[in-house]
Amino acid sequence: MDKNRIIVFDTTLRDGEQSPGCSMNTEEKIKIALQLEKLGVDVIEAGFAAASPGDFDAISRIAEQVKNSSICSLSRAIDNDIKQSGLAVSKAPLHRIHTFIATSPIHMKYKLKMNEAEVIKRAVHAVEYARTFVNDVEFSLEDAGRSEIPFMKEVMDAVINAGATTINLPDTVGYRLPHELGAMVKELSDFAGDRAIISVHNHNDLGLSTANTLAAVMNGARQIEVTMNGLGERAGNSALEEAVMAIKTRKDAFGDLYTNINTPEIYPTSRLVANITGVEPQQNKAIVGKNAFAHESGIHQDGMLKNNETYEIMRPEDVGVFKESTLILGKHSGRAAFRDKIEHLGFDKVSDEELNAAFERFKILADKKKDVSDDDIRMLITDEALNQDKTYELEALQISDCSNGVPTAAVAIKFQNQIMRDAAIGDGTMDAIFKTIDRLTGYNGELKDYKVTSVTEGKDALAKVTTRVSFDESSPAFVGHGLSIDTMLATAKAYLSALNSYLSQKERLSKQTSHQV
Ligand SMILES: CC(=O)SCCNC(=O)CCNC(=O)[C@H](O)C(C)(C)COP(=O)(O)OP(=O)(O)OC[C@H]1O[C@@H](n2cnc3c(N)ncnc32)[C@H](O)[C@@H]1OP(=O)(O)O
Ligand SMILES: CC(C)C(=O)C(=O)O
Ligand SMILES: [Mg+2]
Repeated sequence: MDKNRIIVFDTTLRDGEQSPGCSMNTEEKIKIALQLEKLGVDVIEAGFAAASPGDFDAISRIAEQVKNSSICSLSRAIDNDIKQSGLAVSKAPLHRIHTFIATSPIHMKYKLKMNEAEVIKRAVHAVEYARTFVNDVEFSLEDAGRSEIPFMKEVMDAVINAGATTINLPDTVGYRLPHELGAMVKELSDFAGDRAIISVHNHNDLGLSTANTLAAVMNGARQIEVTMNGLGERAGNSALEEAVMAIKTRKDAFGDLYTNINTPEIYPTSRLVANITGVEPQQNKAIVGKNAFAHESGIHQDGMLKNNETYEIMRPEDVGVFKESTLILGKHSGRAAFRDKIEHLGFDKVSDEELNAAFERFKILADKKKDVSDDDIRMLITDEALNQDKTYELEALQISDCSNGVPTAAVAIKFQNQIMRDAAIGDGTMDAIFKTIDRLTGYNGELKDYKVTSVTEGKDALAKVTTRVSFDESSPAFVGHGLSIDTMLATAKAYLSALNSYLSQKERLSKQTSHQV
């Protein structure tokens, strides 16, 4: 392998999904995986196959569809976990199993209740077993950041001899300072030599994850594990966009090191992940935050007008920000201009069906809203792509809620080409809507999370509602998305969208089970 190439291993769909409130359904994971492939990531960690049937299903379907990135699944050093990972990734042209066990004294003593010899034995067996499924096996020494170097060397020797091809050194709790992490990586990558690729996986508990990832690269790591928008357990993981753009922008510091990331796809990927998870990057987030390329003060604006480089070290277009087309869309625009616009916004894989549906919705929006912004269009397309399951469709909603009155909702839903109507009262308007939908569909959803954000500014902004709803105790909560100028309409759509996702996943899993019987 080229010694200057940094392998980008994206774990948005696994560690990123471990962010509270970020769980995604299969269709959403597939959308993100296809976009990550377009972004040019080398390895996509698509999930933890043994965690749930839904995770297994998502990894297997991603493995069937992604061709150019390697598909990976995480597993404890436990045979069944490894077997599930092996089966889930088997259909991908490029695939990997990632297995791990903790090596720090605190994890071994209190969590695993194993001594060093037992940990090594489990690690070796896990790698050998994983090699019976795939040739590409990554082994992680969990909590490497708090592990002892001599013991790590013993583990590394053993698992490399057992067939591990990549050794990952996670700073699981974000403990190390950059100079310490750099020194650890230097010693262990010198130790591994050409026998394995050294990887790092840094958490952001002290806000140091990107600094640590870069220190590791400077000291011999040739794989970085990152997530889009820095999502991940607790304070998150090292952000893909930050590490990649630092290496690209500071060639003077990184020399010939490079990644294969197609950087203009960074912003579209960030938007897709934010829209799907409902978790927006903070406004001042590097590279992808709303303010990352905004200039507020007079002296800066003056400088920018004279020469962009006075206040910008990267060109926004290099990360896909402001890929504006010159066509202004309004109520008189046609399909050709609409397609041109969405291609400029980076959506080149939109089917004719999705385009037509989004175009119809665009026309309705353009009638109500003076300026249809790029963000509005981006949301219409994403929303259409996310709501392909249309078992139940909202036809009409009427609500009444006056102070001291009785909040009431009347709802009409299309199901199997029939329109069903009902009305109910509730403890508030939202409650009345959900109760009516439950009565019409026969399901009893429990709302776990509800978020509303406005897509653009102004009184006529589109409202984007994200719900997480649980429909039975044995499955996780399902995410639903709704988009409308009217917040309550968006709410009803988001609730139905979560129900549609739940039903389609249930149907797919029951087909798989009857297939296996
Ligand atoms: C640092 C990380 O991000 S690690 C990845 C985190 N991701 C996840 O946990 C994925 C989601 N997890 C799950 O769905 C569940 O935890 C499962 C299905 C994996 C396991 O569920 P359960 O069998 O109920 O176990 P539970 O989660 O309660 O406890 C974990 C067990 O695995 C053991 N374990 C933890 N890591 C490892 C490992 N790498 N190898 C072997 N065993 C391990 C723990 O010691 C504990 O064992 P014990 O029950 O004998 O004490
Ligand atoms: C499983 C490993 C790689 C992990 O996520 C961590 O240690 O943080
Ligand atoms: Mg992690």
